[in-house]
Amino acid sequence: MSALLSLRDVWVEYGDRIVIEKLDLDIEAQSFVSIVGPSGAGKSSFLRLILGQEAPTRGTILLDGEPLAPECGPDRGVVFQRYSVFPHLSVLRNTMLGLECPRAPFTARLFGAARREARDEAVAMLEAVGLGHSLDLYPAQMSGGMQQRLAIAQALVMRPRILLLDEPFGALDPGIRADMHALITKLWQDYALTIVMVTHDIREAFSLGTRVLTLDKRRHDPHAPHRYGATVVYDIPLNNRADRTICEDGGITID
Ligand SMILES: Nc1ncnc2c1ncn2[C@@H]1O[C@H](COP(=O)(O)OP(=O)(O)OP(=O)(O)O)[C@@H](O)[C@H]1O
Repeated sequence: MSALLSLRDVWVEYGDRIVIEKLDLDIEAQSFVSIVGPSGAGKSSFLRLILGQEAPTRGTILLDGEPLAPECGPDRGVVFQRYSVFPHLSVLRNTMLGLECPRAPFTARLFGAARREARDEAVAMLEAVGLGHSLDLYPAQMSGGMQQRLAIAQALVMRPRILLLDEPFGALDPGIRADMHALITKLWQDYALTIVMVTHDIREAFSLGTRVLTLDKRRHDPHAPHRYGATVVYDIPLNNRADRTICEDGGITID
């Protein structure tokens, strides 16, 4: 399988502080890559690189063999730990907005057949994440889990090539987390997604991922702690991903 995303000799430096050094990595299409590592290792910086919020100070990043566009386009969707939905818009409007902005850049409002088409796409996505009966609710009327479902729908309705998840389930209760694990697994399979997820939960990393990457420093100079950056120190393929099934109660079993 060819690499969807390739990083070649990528460095991130802030002044004389090296955060990421010499990162060489290929991410295959339709893989589910979990990123773990100690706090401050550069996991969020790594996601910002892929998102295009930050440019590497050295090195190249290729998406489908082409240099990554400097700003985030519809090819990359992201879900953060804290709910990133618009509080003044209903569930349906929150989901339609992403479709309306590029199709009607000046008004962010579609009319007639174009609006009906966007509405149908948004409703289908909201049904896929389990919010089909909540179209008219506002975020303040929803639980944390429901708001994360909405954030996932917002990202996926744009049909991204890569879905980036930055601790998406970190703020949720354990029961809701299990539901969300089952949901993201189903969406990953149904939509043939490529997912890169940062998490502090090792169990989550291994139970969801097809591959687990650990970002950490290989070398440490106690006299100059900023001299060395993090890179991939462990790269663990998990070939048994297909053996996992989603239970009816929403949990995931690992054979
Ligand atoms: N704009 C910036 N300027 C200077 N240093 C920065 C900047 N952004 C991040 N850093 C530093 O880069 C390092 C990596 O930060 P990053 O947030 O990527 O780590 P992380 O692995 O995601 O941490 P955590 O697990 O705690 O969220 C940290 O030491 C941070 O202080």
